[in-house]
Amino acid sequence: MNIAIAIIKHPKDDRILIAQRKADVHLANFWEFPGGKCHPGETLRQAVRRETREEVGLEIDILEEWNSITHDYPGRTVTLFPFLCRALSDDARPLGNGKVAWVTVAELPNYEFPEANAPLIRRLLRSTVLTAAAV
Ligand SMILES: Nc1nc2c([nH]c(=O)n2[C@H]2C[C@H](O)[C@@H](COP(=O)(O)OP(=O)(O)OP(=O)(O)O)O2)c(=O)[nH]1
Ligand SMILES: [Mg+2]
Repeated sequence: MNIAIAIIKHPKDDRILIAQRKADVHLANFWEFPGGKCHPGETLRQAVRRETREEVGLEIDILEEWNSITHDYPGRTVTLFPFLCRALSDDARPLGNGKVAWVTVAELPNYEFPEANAPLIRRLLRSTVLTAAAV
């Protein structure tokens, strides 16, 4: 299943947005990047914009498309298509999830993410993109 996800930079500082999954869903209570299933007839970019609107109420600029990650969970295989984005405002609301939080990259290891996210978290921890003034 194809999942479009948004790594969303804060409009003014170097934090990114994470959201907590609800208690009654696949991978319940894990923290994640906002996103979800790409619908039939929709591009991944359309899906990431729609999911971001639906789940956290934000409009975004898409900055980069990162390599996809395919992961087998028991009973389900997902392919994550990550997009590095910038939010146009900072008023993220937890519309589809339990909570949202703006966090620094250094704080990410304090939150529990699904297994499939491990390469993304590593890339973010190595990355200078989130502290570079130009991005
Ligand atoms: N959004 C998101 N999903 C992730 C991440 N990491 C990860 O393994 N996943 C998995 C969890 C789910 O199996 C799948 C996302 O599907 P979902 O159930 O949230 O899809 P959706 O938002 O379209 O929700 P729904 O309409 O089916 O309720 O991808 C992540 O960082 N963000
Ligand atoms: Mg979702």
